[in-house]
Amino acid sequence: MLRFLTAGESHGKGIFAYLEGIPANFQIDFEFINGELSRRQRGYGRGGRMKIERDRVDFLSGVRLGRTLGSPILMAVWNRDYKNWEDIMKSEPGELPEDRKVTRPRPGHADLSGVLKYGFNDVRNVLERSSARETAGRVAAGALCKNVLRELGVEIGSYVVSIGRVGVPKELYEDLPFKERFENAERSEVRIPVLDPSLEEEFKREIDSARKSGESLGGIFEVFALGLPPGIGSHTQWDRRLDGRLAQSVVSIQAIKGVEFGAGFEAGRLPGSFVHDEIFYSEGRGFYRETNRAGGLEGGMTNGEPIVLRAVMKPIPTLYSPLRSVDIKTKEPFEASIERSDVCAVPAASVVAESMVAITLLSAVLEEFPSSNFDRLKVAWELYRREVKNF
Ligand SMILES: Cc1cc2nc3c(=O)[nH]c(=O)nc-3n(C[C@H](O)[C@H](O)[C@H](O)COP(=O)(O)O)c2cc1C
Ligand SMILES: C=C(O[C@@H]1CC(C(=O)O)=C[C@@H](OP(=O)(O)O)[C@H]1O)C(=O)O
Repeated sequence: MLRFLTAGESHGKGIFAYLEGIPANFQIDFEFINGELSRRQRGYGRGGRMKIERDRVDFLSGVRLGRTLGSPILMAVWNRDYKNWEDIMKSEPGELPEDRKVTRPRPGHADLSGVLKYGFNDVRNVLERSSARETAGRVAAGALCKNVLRELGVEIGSYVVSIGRVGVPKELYEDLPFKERFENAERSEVRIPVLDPSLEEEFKREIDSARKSGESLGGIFEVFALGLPPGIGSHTQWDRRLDGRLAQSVVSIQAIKGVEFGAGFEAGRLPGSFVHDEIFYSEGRGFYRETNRAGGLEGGMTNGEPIVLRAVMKPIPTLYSPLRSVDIKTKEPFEASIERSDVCAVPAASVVAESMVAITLLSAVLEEFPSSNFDRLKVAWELYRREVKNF
C-alpha cells in the first residue's frame, strides 16, 4: 500500500509531496520526473504564473545515491514566485495592514466556504491552499509512481477530447492505438490525440476568443493505462474497488467534476448486448475481449484490457469578466476583478490526472504484491502475469 499526501501553499516556499511505501532499491529516473513536471506546466491557455515557475523535483528524504531506501520520500517543488510574496506569506509573526487582506471571495472557489468554516478575516488563508498549484506535488509523486509502473510494463497517458464547444470527432482517433494518440497529444499545444493543424487551430481560436471576451473554458480529457494484468483491485469491499478509487483520485483534482469509465454515461442509453464485452480465448493470448466498453474494469478489478477513463473539468472560476460577489468585511456587493489567471487548464489537468491514476494503480499493485524491495516486486509481478496468461 502507498501513503500519499501533499503540503504547501501556492505562493509559499514550495509544494511538498510525501510518499510512503515505494519499495527499496528502485533506481529513479530524475529526468523523467522533471519532464513530467514540465508537461504539467504546458498547454495553450495558461496564465502569467507559468512564465515564472520552472518546476523541478528536490528529494528531501527517502532517496540515496539515486535509489529509493524504502523509507518515507519527501519531495519539494520550490516556488520561484515566493520571493515576490514573502512579505505577506512568511511564517514569522507579523500583522498585515487591512488593505492587504483579501476580503472578496471569488465564486467557484473554496473562498467563501473556507472563511466561514475557519473564521478567517482574510480569504488568502483559504485560497493559498485551495489553489491548483498543489497539483505540482501530485505530479512529482505521480511521476515517481509512473516511473515504477513503467519498469513493470505499465504505461499511462492522456489526451484532450474537447475544450469548450470544440471537440475531436471520435472517428478521427478511435482507430488509432493509444500510444499513437498519446504521441500526437505530446506534440499538440492543446494535447489532442490527432495531428490535424486545422483542428488544432480551432481549439486555439476557441481559447483565444474566450480570453478576449474575459471568459474561461473547461473541457473533457481521457486517461488510459496499458499493460495491467487482470485482477488488480478487488470486488470484495467497497473501498477496495479500483473503479471507485480511480474516480475519487481523479475527481479530487481541482475543478474536475465527473469521471466515466469506458462507454460511461452512454452505457445507460444502450441495451446490454451493446455494452458488455464478450469473452474469447486463444492459446497464444489467453482470455481476451474484442471490445472494451467496460474501460478495462469489471467488478472493481482490472480485466486485462486497457483502463480508459474520461473526466470533465469545469471552466476556470477566476474570470477577467467579473462575477458578482459580496465583500466579507463591508457586506457590500462588488464585481471581482483579477490580475492574472489561466483561461483554460484542461491540457495541464489531464497530465495531473495521469499522476493520480499512477498513484492509485501503484497502490493497488503493491496491495496485491507487498514488497520491501523492487526486484522482489518485479519477480512476483512477472510470475502472476505468466500465471494468468497460462490459466
Ligand atoms: C492545472 C490547473 C490549473 C488551474 N488554474 C486556475 C487558475 O489559474 N485560476 C483559477 O481561478 N482556477 C484555476 N484552476 C481551478 C481551481 O483551482 C478550481 O476551480 C478551484 O479549486 C475550485 O474547484 P473545485 O470546486 O473543484 O474545488 C486550475 C485547476 C487546475 C487543475
Ligand atoms: C500555479 C499554478 O496554477 C495556478 C492555479 C490557480 C488556482 O487558483 O487554482 C491560480 C493561478 O495561480 P496565480 O494565482 O499565482 O496566478 C495558476 O497559475 C500551477 O499550476 O503551478
